Amino acid sequence: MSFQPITTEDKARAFDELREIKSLFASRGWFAGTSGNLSVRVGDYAPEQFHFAVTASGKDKSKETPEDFLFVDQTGKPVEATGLKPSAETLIHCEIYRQTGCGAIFHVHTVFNNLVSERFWERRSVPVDGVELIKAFNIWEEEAHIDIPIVSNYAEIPRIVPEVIERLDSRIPGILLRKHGIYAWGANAFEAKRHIEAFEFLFEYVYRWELLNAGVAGK
Ligand SMILES: CSC[C@@H](O)[C@@H](O)C(=O)COP(=O)(O)O
Ligand SMILES: [Zn+2]
Repeated sequence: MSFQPITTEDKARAFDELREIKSLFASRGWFAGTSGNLSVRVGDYAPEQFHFAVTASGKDKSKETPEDFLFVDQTGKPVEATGLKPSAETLIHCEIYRQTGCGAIFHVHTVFNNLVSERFWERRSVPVDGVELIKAFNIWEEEAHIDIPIVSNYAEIPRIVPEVIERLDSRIPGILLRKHGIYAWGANAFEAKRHIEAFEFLFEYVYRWELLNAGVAGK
């Protein structure tokens, strides 16, 4: 396959998409303490060769600056001269692109995604039963049951990658890192946004449902 060079317009579009999502998610408090990262793939794709725009590491993601994003290749290395460091979790993005061929990946830390990842850690997945928003994942069965995978949260990111590969479920466009956050992806930024919003809705639902049942059981 011959790869077309990425145009200036492609790059500008990717940065615009990331800027818009970053500002929206920041307004929801989804980037507490510089946490979270975002990426959008650009140009042609083969599992062994692709490029994506990713958030720079350690930035206050509620602020807009000229140094918020950079381009990297399939190994997570910057493709242009830059003083910026890609997200510390870029290798997870690389692997999700490689495994799924998706077009955008968003990662956020929220209290609900952290709580449910710990509540269901022993079963290594969060069960969700029959909630309408499961349809956001293009799962249209009535009373669908899904299990959202949870993997270990090692300090060294390369150690997390094999578990991510092992636990990816082609039906479920997301994976939880234990007491860390969610990675959600989609064919493009629009779909990845729909997916991460649906996951966060479901995590809050599961959390409240567990609490409600604990309260009833305690009476
Ligand atoms: C500051 S806590 C969050 C980080 O450890 C990490 O998990 C994270 O999501 C953000 O890292 P970053 O390198 O800015 O992409
Ligand atoms: Zn993180």
